[in-house]
Amino acid sequence: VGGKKHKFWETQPVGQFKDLGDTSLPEGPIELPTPVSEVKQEPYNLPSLYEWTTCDIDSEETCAEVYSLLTNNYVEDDENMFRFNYSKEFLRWALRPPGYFKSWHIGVRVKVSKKLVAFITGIPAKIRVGDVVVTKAEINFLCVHKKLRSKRLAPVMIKEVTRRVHLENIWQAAYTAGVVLPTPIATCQYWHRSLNPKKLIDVGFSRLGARMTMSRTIKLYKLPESTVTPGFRKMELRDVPAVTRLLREYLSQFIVAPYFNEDDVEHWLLPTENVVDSYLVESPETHEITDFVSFYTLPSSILGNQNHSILKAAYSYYNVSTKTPLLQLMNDALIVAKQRDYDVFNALDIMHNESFLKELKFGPGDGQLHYYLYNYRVKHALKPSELGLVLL
Ligand SMILES: CCCCCCCCCCCCCC(=O)CSCCNC(=O)CCNC(=O)[C@H](O)C(C)(C)COP(=O)(O)OP(=O)(O)OC[C@H]1O[C@@H](n2cnc3c(N)ncnc32)[C@H](O)[C@@H]1OP(=O)(O)O
Ligand SMILES: CN(C)Cc1n[nH]c2ccc(-c3ccc(F)cc3OCCn3ccnc3)cc12
Repeated sequence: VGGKKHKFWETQPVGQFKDLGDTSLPEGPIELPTPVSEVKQEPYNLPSLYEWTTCDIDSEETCAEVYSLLTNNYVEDDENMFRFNYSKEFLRWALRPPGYFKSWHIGVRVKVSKKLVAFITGIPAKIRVGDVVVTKAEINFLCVHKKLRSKRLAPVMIKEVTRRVHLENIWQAAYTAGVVLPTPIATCQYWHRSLNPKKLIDVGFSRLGARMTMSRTIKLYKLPESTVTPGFRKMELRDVPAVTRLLREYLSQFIVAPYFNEDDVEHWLLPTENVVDSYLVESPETHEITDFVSFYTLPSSILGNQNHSILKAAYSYYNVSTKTPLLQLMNDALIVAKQRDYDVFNALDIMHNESFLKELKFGPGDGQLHYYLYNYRVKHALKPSELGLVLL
């Protein structure tokens, strides 16, 4: 009845708004796989001025083109004050996990000028939904140049990445977005913890609280100079087996979560300069690894501010607490982030994050992040605390 018309999404194997509440529909794949030989072999048609291109992210030149397209045309906050500024080394990390396909790094160029004007990516990932582990495509970095918006290019990009994923005999996908589409499996809130309140207020990210002075605000967010947990140290290559065991056990409690093996853990969680930081707690007595905390580095460009052009943000990634209280573990992460000159530490209210957000002085963000599955129906929407999956 009534409701927004999703001309494209109503044609796709995703939960449809009209089906909400119909509990007769089974959990699981919506459409069955077809033989790979029957998948459309040639790319979808683009408007005649444009051509498909596969972006070789290893190439410095192509990576720079992708970086530039995203830096100028990717996601902005609702007030268009900030835009994500994924670095080139971050993009190489995000797009080249174990088993990745170059053919899933898809661009659109203007035929004449060869200018890159659109992008979409997929990476393979084993994701468990309930007790079913399925290799899915994680779709990300969908971007159409600002000058080419509202021309229905996005549906073509989505159909093309779907086709290329089908060619690898993969039939499900996972993605997140700040916009509401048919149909979220979960809707999360994001929270921000000020580390550099003066800069955040200067650039308009935060506002001075009522009856608060700047010096009082700086004092409110002050953190100790050093971490407090005994045995807290950076993760190293030798820790991969133990961290894999710790993380797999911990993530098994959530309804949707990645199914990481050691190669995945080495790729996604071994510290990479300026991209991802991970720390663990090694018991000084037993040398057992009991806890883990990680965050990734995703700056945002500050649009239209004279004094600052970049907001240095850390995003909570995967955290495991078995001995050290999560509150203390996360506070140590805040301390490290402050030491490393981050302006803000962000977190979603997923996993057990709810338990520390308010106490560690996170403030609620101004939007939501919706989680989606493609060609997989879940019987009930999940609570954020049932989600154990972080997409970049
Ligand atoms: C088995 C494998 C399956 C793999 C595929 C799985 C699915 C993967 C899905 C992709 C996951 C990406 C995840 C991801 O990257 C993380 S979400 C970030 C998306 N990117 C941005 O927000 C960057 C700035 N915006 C843009 O570049 C454009 O506005 C985009 C390109 C977003 C839309 O370009 P446009 O010029 O503004 O719009 P039209 O071309 O005229 O198209 C309008 C249609 O696009 C639908 N739309 C709008 N935003 C969307 C979004 N974020 N997801 C999905 N659909 C989105 C919209 O509802 C409408 O369809 P409807 O008429 O049915 O409502
Ligand atoms: C997840 N990944 C797919 C990128 C992505 N796409 N769409 C989004 C909408 C919100 C968030 C998000 C997630 C966690 C968080 F703490 C803050 C966030 O956005 C703040 C608002 N903002 C947007 C740009 N600059 C600031 C990410 C995304």
